[in-house]
Amino acid sequence: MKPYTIEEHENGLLIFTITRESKRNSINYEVMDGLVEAIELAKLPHVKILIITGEGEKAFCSGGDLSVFHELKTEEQAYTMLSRMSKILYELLMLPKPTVALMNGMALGGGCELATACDFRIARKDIKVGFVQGKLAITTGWGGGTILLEKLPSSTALEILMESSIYTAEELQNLGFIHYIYEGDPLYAMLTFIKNKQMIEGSVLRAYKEIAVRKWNQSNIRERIETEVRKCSILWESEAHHKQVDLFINRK
Ligand SMILES: CC[C@H](C(=O)O)C(=O)SCCNC(=O)CCNC(=O)[C@H](O)C(C)(C)COP(=O)(O)OP(=O)(O)OC[C@H]1O[C@@H](n2cnc3c(N)ncnc32)[C@H](O)[C@@H]1OP(=O)(O)O
Repeated sequence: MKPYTIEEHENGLLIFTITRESKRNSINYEVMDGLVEAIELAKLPHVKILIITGEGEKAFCSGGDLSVFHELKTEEQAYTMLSRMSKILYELLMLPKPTVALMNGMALGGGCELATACDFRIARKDIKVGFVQGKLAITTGWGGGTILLEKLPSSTALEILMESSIYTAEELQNLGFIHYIYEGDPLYAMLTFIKNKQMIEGSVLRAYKEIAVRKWNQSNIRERIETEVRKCSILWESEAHHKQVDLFINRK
């Protein structure tokens, strides 16, 4: 059983869902494979908008799967995993079509990086969201910090990253990270949010997204993401990081 689903809906909608609710939709290597598959499918001509979401109501995505990634001890071991996922988030960011993170529940760590790589973020009213990597004695390592600094004013992005705090959806809407807050049915909320965009020709949506893609490419975003990955890999090897991860793994 794959830990994700990819569903095509009418009007060119493609929905990728992480289906690991029992592990708070944390991202393991199989979920990474699913994201690659979904991004490739989204490139098909008939797909207009790509939605990324999580199963259930507890979590959108709780980040990297600590039960798997805590086995990674060295800089090079960390780099291999971080680099793989950073390339996926880069492809998601650069997809020349609108992408929406439908934040159906809590988003922590890499889950926030996944949401950040999407063009738009819509969130259920009561959820909590936090770039908590700092509390694990690392930085973002999938490119999410670099991309956040593209999408928010530097001081706002640095505050969110350096605080490593957990925010409410409303707080992050006020900071410009979340675009729309909903209550009730997530699919209805998502259809409401994209209603106007869906009526615009796909060629126009693509042309607008390509303006953003060109801007990011001209500012060497791929190289900047690679630098983030390299720096996170170095921090990963620290005793402070392994201690924090072990505290989570052995908490019960
Ligand atoms: C570059 C990205 C970066 C990296 O990969 O290094 C990261 O993303 S690091 C990971 C950052 N994420 C976290 O630190 C979140 C850790 N999880 C939690 O704080 C909580 O689980 C929470 C708040 C998400 C949910 O709390 P709740 O009380 O609702 O549930 P439990 O804590 O009992 O968890 C239920 C179940 O899910 C497993 N779980 C949750 N998060 C993860 C995770 N990130 N990786 C692996 N497994 C996770 C948890 O272990 C429980 O499993 P069980 O087998 O029932 O013990």
